[in-house]
Amino acid sequence: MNPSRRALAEQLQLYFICGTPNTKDVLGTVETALQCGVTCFQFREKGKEALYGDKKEAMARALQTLCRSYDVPFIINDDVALAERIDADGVHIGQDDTEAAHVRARIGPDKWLGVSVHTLEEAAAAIDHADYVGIGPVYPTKSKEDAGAVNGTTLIRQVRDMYRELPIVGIGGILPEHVPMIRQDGADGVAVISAIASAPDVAMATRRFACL
Ligand SMILES: Nc1nc(C(F)(F)F)ncc1COP(=O)(O)OP(=O)(O)O
Ligand SMILES: [Mg+2]
Repeated sequence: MNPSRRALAEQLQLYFICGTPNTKDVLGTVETALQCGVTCFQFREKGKEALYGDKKEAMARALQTLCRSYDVPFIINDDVALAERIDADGVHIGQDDTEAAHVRARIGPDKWLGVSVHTLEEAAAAIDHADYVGIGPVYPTKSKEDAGAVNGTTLIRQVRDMYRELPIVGIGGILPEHVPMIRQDGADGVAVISAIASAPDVAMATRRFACL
């Protein structure tokens, strides 16, 4: 694996995804998660209660400042224009979002681009532009209404077998006890929303993932 891909794969180990709909105190939750071992953060502001416009940008900038102080990459979900405006470290897009080739052209070669894939064909289309792929839902999830079919680690294994060096993140309903198997099946890291954001003790919940 080339050094930059190796470094990126390591950075994906514990990828926390959160927005205001996921927790009452998003800044407090994210700061605690950063203190307790999160290695990458994605601002995913979606749903009925989600912020938009100036409030969304202000929250994004506050979260970006937090991530910078912990030297953790700050990725924005879906909103490429916001990512460009505030010079985020990267963007994550899905199959229903802007085309990966178009996003790559807009953000340039030095920003992170993550792409969600649900089939080998989608993975094949993503690899020319994406720095990493998100594969899931591995387990049933409450964090995304349109998450698609639960697939365990089947596709993670298939994508790993086909693309030995492509950084892969597993996502969807993941708990600490799932992590060893997900990594063994080929993922470089796991993405977590509610197991941390909805935990009564965010520090303990994060540490349970980070110590693995
Ligand atoms: N946000 C995500 N992050 C990841 C990551 F790899 F980062 F873990 N994987 C998958 C998704 C899902 O992305 P998408 O399919 O666009 O749905 P949504 O925009 O509702 O999140
Ligand atoms: Mg999306």
